[in-house]
Amino acid sequence: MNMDKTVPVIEIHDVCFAYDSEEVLHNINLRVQAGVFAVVVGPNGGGKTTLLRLILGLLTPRFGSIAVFGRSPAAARRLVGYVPQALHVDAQFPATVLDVVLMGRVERHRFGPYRRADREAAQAALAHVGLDSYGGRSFSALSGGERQRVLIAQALASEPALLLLDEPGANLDPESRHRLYSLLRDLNHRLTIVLVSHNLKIVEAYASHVICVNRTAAMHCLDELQTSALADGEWLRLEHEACPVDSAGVSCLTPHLGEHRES
Ligand SMILES: Nc1ncnc2c1ncn2[C@@H]1O[C@H](COP(=O)(O)OP(=O)(O)OP(=O)(O)O)[C@@H](O)[C@H]1O
Repeated sequence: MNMDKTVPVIEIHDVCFAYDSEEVLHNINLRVQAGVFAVVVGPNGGGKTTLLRLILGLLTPRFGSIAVFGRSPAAARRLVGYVPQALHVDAQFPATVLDVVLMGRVERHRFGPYRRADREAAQAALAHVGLDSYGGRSFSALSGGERQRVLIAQALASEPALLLLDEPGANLDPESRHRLYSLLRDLNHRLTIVLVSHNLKIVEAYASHVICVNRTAAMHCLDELQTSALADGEWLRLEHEACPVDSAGVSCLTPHLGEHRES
């Protein structure tokens, strides 16, 4: 698939979405250009995961349109790597690390046995996340941080141009989290990255943009924002008075601590 670099990676126009009668996302307009490292922030239930699932084509908007690399999300699926919330991955899955990473090739290669090119791509993806010697290990025997890196390798094995991650640092200790985000920063030299995080430190340290989501959404370049530490020093607050998500009367950046959240 040839890609025109002037075409936005993600372009969302007037999108509304509801699971049932209640709208979860209303009138979303976003444009993400190539090379962006965007962190999606907002309160629990604000619609962050729903937004990622719409971009992936797993959900369909009720109104509006979504283009990924200028195509429908379904048509662009091969160019998008997705790392779901760790909570949604069965850690007891009886497979080797290489098996898990090879699943990232399924979109490219739906029928028949994996080919040599698939194995080479999977091995290269493992090397990229620093786990080259882990291919034969049992996935279920890995630590949380190692599993998270394997899931990133799985997404990389599909050779994506856009990487979507849902709270990749949740449940990791500070050192593993730092390693993970350093890896993502390296990957951002060749990939566009959009990730959900409740940790606003990530925004300040790694992001080029922040996308505030709370039923509606607004995207800001980090240069527009001022960051300031909250009293406990653990969380940062982003000052962005012009944010329509904020001015709707709900603070899109209120930290919501939960047991599985990054801290
Ligand atoms: N499959 C579903 N069916 C019905 N409602 C859903 C479904 N998935 C999510 N919702 C609802 O949609 C809203 C947005 O959920 P979503 O998971 O997108 O929020 P989020 O911002 O990612 O939240 P969190 O920070 O807690 O992960 C919530 O009210 C949630 O209960």
